[in-house]
Amino acid sequence: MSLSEKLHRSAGLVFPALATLAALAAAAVIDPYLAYVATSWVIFGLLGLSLDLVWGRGGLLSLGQTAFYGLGGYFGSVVAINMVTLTGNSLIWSLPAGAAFGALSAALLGWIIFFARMGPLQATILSYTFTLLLWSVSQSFSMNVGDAAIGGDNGLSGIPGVVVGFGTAAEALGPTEVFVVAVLIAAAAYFLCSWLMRGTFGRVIDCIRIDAQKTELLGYDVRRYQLANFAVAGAVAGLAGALFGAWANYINPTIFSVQEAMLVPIYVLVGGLGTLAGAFVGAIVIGALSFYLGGGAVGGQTTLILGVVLILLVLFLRNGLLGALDALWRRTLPDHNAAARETGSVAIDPTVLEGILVEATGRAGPAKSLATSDLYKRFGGVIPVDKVTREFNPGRPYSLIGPNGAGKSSYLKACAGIYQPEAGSVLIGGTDVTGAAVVERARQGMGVKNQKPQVFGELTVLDNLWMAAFSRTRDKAAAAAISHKILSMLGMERQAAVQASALSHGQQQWLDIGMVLCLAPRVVLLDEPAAGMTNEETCELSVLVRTLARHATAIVVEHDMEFVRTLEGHVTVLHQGKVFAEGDIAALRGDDRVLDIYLGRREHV
Ligand SMILES: Nc1ncnc2c1ncn2[C@@H]1O[C@H](COP(=O)(O)OP(=O)(O)OP(=O)(O)O)[C@@H](O)[C@H]1O
Repeated sequence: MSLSEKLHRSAGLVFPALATLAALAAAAVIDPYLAYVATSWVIFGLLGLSLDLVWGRGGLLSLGQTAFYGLGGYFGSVVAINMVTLTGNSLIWSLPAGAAFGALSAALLGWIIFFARMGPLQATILSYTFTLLLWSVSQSFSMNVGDAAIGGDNGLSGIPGVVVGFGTAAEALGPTEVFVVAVLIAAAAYFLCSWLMRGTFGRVIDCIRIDAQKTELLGYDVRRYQLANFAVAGAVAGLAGALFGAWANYINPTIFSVQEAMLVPIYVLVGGLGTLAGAFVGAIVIGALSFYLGGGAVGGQTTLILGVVLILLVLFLRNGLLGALDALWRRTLPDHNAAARETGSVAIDPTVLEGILVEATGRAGPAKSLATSDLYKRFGGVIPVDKVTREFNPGRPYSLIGPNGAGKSSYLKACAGIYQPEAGSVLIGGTDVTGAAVVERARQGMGVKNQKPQVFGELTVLDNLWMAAFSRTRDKAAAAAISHKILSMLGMERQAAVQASALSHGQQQWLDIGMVLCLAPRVVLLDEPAAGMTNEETCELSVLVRTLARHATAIVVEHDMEFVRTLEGHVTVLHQGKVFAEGDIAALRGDDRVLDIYLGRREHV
């Protein structure tokens, strides 16, 4: 890896560290009023960071970050007012209190959003409603908590500023020192979040943003990860709110206003969605433009400036400032995606595959059967799965065939838990999983490849395999060893560093199949795996499926009759959601009734 590539990889650490040092150095020269105003930009940057975690990384546009910010601000400030009289210091109590309250309120709202499985639009609207609700309630909410007096519309005043030391020795800091403290707190929060998002947690969050269903099919508990990310972001917002209280010495309900809520996404978009550091860049750019051109920190022209900045952004810099810089930098780096075009034909070595499958059995236990009893699924008037009772065991592969719309994919999805059946049952290795979530079935050993290849396009080929292997092993080194083995078995070593989105459809099919193998599945469901493959590749796939079926229960949905023939397995014909015929492919091919349903005739049906 070249020096430029190494620097690019660590840019999210190196440049923010340099920016922190620059801000600290600037504190020595800027005038106190600018330091005072710039502190608010740093606080808004923290708020933007909180949104970028859930939106840029998690994929959910939350308009509730100002709610957690406001709640953290109020709660932290109430704690500050009371603790300052006891200890002489306030910030060291208010910051953790604000962060904890922000995290808790985010966890509560997140629980409703994620466990009710809300769609992204619903979640955005709910988070916005939550902010409006707080805005409305806080207007008339009056309460005395110890020395703190929350006075509805009048807000909460008398919030202690930033002091150093304790008791009578505590000294209030001036605007420049407060700026330094704010920069240090923001830097600490940024590097912590950055560390979290660079690790396995962040990788899973990225996968969820790209394809939540696939992430769950790999065995990751998507809702828990989403909830944890939302709570972390709530903590960052609450921290920002408590810092704001100490900076302004005053908080009122405008903190929950529509204008505040809409500013945060703008900071993130201007800086660069998903970059984390961009939130600070956006807040500083917007803040500085308002300050220098718009008539002061909260100048009257701020809205006009925001409008112009947004229009320019949409027209010229869709990925924000950092996004644009990143794109320019990437142009100078070696193009690993070029390797996607070096298509060597796949050659599955049955001995190597056998070794991998034996090892998988060693790790995951013996193959499991799959059984459905009277499985029934309907969509309005369409019944794609109509009381299907079948049992599948390891040994020979099973093929499900039938004309378009026969219900083959729906049956697999009902087995995988993607569709919840209205009646009947699904058993994996004798365990009833009918009501179990997708992730639970994955943990029972089910590996699923849906009709359309599902790969994480923004991740490299090797990382896609690693994510699957890690889900099963929860051990980084073991996951690396397994993913390398499967990569080499698929003959895709040269594509290891290629982004999955750059692969051809056929290569994505192989990668998706590779990911399923990384799971060491005990039951495998493959929906049209041969689609988009060359004839040679289809032959290799046949070798793979036949070998796999000796170590796990393997069920394949396929239209390619020649492929089905080479599988030499048991064939089930589905028609209108029901099992129509069964047997081996030669007999079924000669069956006039089967021909009729394919040709849409009624002669023998
Ligand atoms: N999520 C859904 N909502 C509504 N209808 C659905 C849904 N999924 C499947 N269907 C309907 O169920 C029927 C069976 O579809 P399914 O995709 O299972 O058939 P298939 O045999 O796999 O077809 P193909 O070979 O074309 O993929 C179709 O009429 C389809 O429109």
